Amino acid sequence: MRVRVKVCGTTSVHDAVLAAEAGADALGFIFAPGSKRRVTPEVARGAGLNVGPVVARVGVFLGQGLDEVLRTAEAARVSTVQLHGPLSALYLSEVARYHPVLRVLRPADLAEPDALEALAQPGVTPMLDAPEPGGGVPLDWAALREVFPPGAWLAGGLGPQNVAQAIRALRPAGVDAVSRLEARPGVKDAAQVQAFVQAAQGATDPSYPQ
Ligand SMILES: O=C(O)c1ccccc1N[C@@H]1O[C@H](COP(=O)(O)O)[C@@H](O)[C@H]1O
Repeated sequence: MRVRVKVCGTTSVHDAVLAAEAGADALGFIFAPGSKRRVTPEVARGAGLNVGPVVARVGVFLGQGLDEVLRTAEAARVSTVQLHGPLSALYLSEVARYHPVLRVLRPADLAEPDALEALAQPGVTPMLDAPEPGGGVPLDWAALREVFPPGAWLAGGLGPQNVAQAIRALRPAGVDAVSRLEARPGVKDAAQVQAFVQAAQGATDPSYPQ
């Protein structure tokens, strides 16, 4: 199956259309407090209306209450919810009652014996990311090779120059990036977005440059 590509940190209609036209499968809208890329639900909803019926819209949350997550996801009309930070199994299953979930884990979490068990419910997909989300720091792919969960997505310091290598190393179901695709925080660099999508899509094509 081909790898899915998510372009995160969308803050405008312009950047949503740019990523969709580049071939992204999903756009991320960050609602986490304190993020340099935080958007309002209204902006996310407006941007999502401009990318047609197929591109997924992912609402990104960190350490927010269940009510806030569900209300924001509804107001923004996102199609998936991405959850960072510590949360209970009950919280996760409540969100998963209403939305497909990308549940973000850090590499250290994989050492916990029941880390993946808690995620084994319909509609929940694990995503591996760096401890500092949105920090542009790549994970140690070689160290993850034996433990990377089948079907999981990968984030953390991915960009046009390294995404193909990461895909070949770990075979994630999807890849996600933000900071290496920006001209400045919250504003996309068109060339980087296009090159990222192209490199990810070409990674498993034998004719693509190694
Ligand atoms: O980018 C942010 O500001 C952010 C804030 C809070 C939670 C998640 C955030 N971004 C997520 O970080 C990863 C990858 O970032 P990067 O490519 O390493 O810069 C991605 O999942 C974003 O959704």
